Amino acid sequence: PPGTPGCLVLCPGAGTPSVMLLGDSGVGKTCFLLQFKDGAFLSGTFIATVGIDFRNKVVAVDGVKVKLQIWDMAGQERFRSVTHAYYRDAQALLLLYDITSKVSFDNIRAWLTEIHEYAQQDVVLMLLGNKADVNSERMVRTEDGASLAREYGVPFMETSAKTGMNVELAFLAIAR
Ligand SMILES: Nc1nc2c(ncn2[C@@H]2O[C@H](COP(=O)(O)OP(=O)(O)OP(=O)(O)O)[C@@H](O)[C@H]2O)c(=O)[nH]1
Repeated sequence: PPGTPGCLVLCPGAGTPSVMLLGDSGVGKTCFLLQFKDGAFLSGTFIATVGIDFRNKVVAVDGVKVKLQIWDMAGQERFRSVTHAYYRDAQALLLLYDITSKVSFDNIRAWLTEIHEYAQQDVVLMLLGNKADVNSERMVRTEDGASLAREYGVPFMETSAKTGMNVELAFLAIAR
């Protein structure tokens, strides 16, 4: 509810709440956003986000309509200096890794260090293990994701931008 620390519901005087998607290039940030926005999955060629992209979506949180502005940040290292400047404007961050990529999981600690350096102190943060639909190529166990999240005191869930599993739930959890 409004007034709660870290709350994203349109509090008086607050601008459009903004959510940022972070994580290595290829973990599925753009697909995650498109699945949430349009309920569709873009398969096939991977087109890396250049710089920053954003979309708006209105969601109903406990019967209250909330407009979320969602920023899709390029995961590639070369865009990092651009994306840093946006961290402080975000009220919530969804940090993604790919459960089929150990590297993307190992890099989560570095992402968290960056977040602590650049984001607002009271930012709402959630860790997401994406691509949970491809269990056959899994490289990161669910328990490992959960224990890393516990270590940093952040909520965690596995998601799939392909099937839509937990996508809406993740946005609703941070919007609440
Ligand atoms: N099977 C499966 N594939 C996915 C999923 N999410 C994304 N992909 C695929 O992974 C690739 C990368 O997805 P993107 O959404 O473009 O990745 P990104 O994190 O936005 O990458 P950058 O824009 O470079 O930061 C694409 O080929 C997608 O089709 C998922 O949940 N399941």
